[in-house]
Amino acid sequence: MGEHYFASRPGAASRLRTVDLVLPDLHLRLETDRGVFSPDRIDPGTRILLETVPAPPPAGALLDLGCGYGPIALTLARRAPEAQVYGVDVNERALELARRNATAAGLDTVRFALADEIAPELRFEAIWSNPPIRIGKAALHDLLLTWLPRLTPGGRAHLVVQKHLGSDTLQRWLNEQGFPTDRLASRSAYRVLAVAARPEPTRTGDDTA
Ligand SMILES: C[S@@+](CC[C@H](N)C(=O)[O-])C[C@H]1O[C@@H](n2cnc3c(N)ncnc32)[C@H](O)[C@@H]1O
Repeated sequence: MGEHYFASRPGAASRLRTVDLVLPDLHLRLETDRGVFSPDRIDPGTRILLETVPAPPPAGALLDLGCGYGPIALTLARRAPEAQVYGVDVNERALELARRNATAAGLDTVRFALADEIAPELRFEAIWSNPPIRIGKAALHDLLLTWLPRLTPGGRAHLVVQKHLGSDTLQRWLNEQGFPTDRLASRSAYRVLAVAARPEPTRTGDDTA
């Protein structure tokens, strides 16, 4: 079996290639390599996410969680040029490709980084992700419980998940965790989930007593 795509330092010898991300509003040529997710084509789930999610908030901080070589983060940056876009990943080869792809696209302000390089107090207006389902349910839940609480009040996350990899179960679990979650789109075998920030607990009692 091949090496999984979420190794921090993939061992596979480099073999660079390019893929084209063509959407109605943009065209990006992206460099990819062995040892990263979907190196030979834009993943169909990623494409569906980028085709179905409404425009991101125009300003503030936006996050691509599990950015790979950068297709989602760079699309966010094109669609919201005033926003500060972040992409995080564990795969350093993917992060290096994403940085090079940002430079080639003239989108150098996008910050591609490991999770612990992002200031912990930073809050995101939107999180877009094709999440790493293959890391297993417990690790995925930990990952989502690390980042979703960092949505601003009123912020929204959009996640694309294959139905047979558990999109319905994930939707249910997110609701149980207090993140109101709806299915935004359903196309081929993919579901796009819209996840709202957890409502702030309402204050009760009288502080003046
Ligand atoms: C399904 S891929 C999506 C990649 C890219 N966004 C795309 O659309 O092509 C999920 C990504 O999550 C990354 N990943 C795995 N575990 C992670 C973690 N704990 N924190 C951040 N990213 C992680 C993987 O390395 C992989 O690049």
